Amino acid sequence: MLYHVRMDVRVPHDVDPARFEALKAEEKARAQALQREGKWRHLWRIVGQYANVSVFDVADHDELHAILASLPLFPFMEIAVTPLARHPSALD
Ligand SMILES: O=C(O)CC1=CCC(=O)O1
Repeated sequence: MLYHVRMDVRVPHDVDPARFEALKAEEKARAQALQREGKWRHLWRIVGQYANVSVFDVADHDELHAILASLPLFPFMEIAVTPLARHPSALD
């Protein structure tokens, strides 16, 4: 199943900058591993915002939830998920 996911990162004002940089590096490694596995199909920055839109290709809601909850920045993100269905006019 395909899912459109928007992630807005909310950086706490009192977070230790070094800890947050480490979490960002861990997030990048995890995101790139999931892209290599074919589960994180698209990852785009929303211009001017600390946010992204992504497309995940996973088995079901439970797998998506497990992936999102495993992300190092999960505690600092607001996440909106939209399940996608095939559009009848789509060519591919
Ligand atoms: O910077 C973001 O949008 C949060 C994020 C998701 C994957 C990643 O590497 O950073």
